[in-house]
Amino acid sequence: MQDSSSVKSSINGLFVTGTDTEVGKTFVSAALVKSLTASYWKPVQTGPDQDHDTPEIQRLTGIAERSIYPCSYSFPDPLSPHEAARRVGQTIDLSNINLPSISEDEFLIVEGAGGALVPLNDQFMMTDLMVKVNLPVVIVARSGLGTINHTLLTIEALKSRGLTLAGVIMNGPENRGNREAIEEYGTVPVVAELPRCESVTAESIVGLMPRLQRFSESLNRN
Ligand SMILES: Nc1ncnc2c1ncn2[C@@H]1O[C@H](COP(=O)(O)OP(=O)(O)OP(=O)(O)O)[C@@H](O)[C@H]1O
Ligand SMILES: C[C@H](N)[C@H](N)CCCCCC(=O)O
Ligand SMILES: [Mg+2]
Repeated sequence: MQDSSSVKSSINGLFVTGTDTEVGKTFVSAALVKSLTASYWKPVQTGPDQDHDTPEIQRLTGIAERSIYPCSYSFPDPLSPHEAARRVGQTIDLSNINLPSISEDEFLIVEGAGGALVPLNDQFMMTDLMVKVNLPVVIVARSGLGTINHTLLTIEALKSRGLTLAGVIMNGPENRGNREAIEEYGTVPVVAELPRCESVTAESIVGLMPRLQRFSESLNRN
């Protein structure tokens, strides 16, 4: 196990994971890219081209081409990476997934696929990629009923691997009780609460920026 508190990553950035797939990792990543003036990388993508996260980030942020790094692996079936790779006769090799070299003043948002314990192959899970890139991890959690259990399980999985937690971002209608329970039982701060948007557009992402300002300031990216 790697003690990430003592080994600083070679770059500045955050790894965005979630308590599940479809929980809002790309939505939150777009808000973080915008608020932190960051670059974006989705190392492992599964699903058809029209559902890819990278073009969605471009649509929502208007980020320059040069600030988007190519996926290391992409598979057409909308499945867990280990299975999507197997369907096309491939195996994901963790040694082929390497942080892009970015400039000193650049900040990188890395988005996982699915949740923390999604398998990449018979040996490694998404958490092993988090350990490898060694960036502080943000957990995207739903705000509603059921989120306490999912979020605490995710926190436990990350802490037990020595990963540094930057905080939880709650996505959906504000729920003070759930926020307080996550902070108390998970001993991790909820760094932002993002509301449900009627439509997800570049304008709605800009509208979220004030909610991420304090978090951005804590990362010295304001
Ligand atoms: N706060 C929100 N308001 C409105 N729509 C949202 C919000 N958060 C997420 N969505 C929508 O919910 C869907 C799932 O969100 P998103 O694609 O961000 O999930 P994900 O966790 O990135 O999924 P994956 O595991 O496939 O990467 C998308 O259509 C997204 O636009
Ligand atoms: C296809 C989907 N949108 C993601 N790209 C992959 C989600 C994998 C989830 C695996 C699981 O936890 O069962
Ligand atoms: Mg996504």
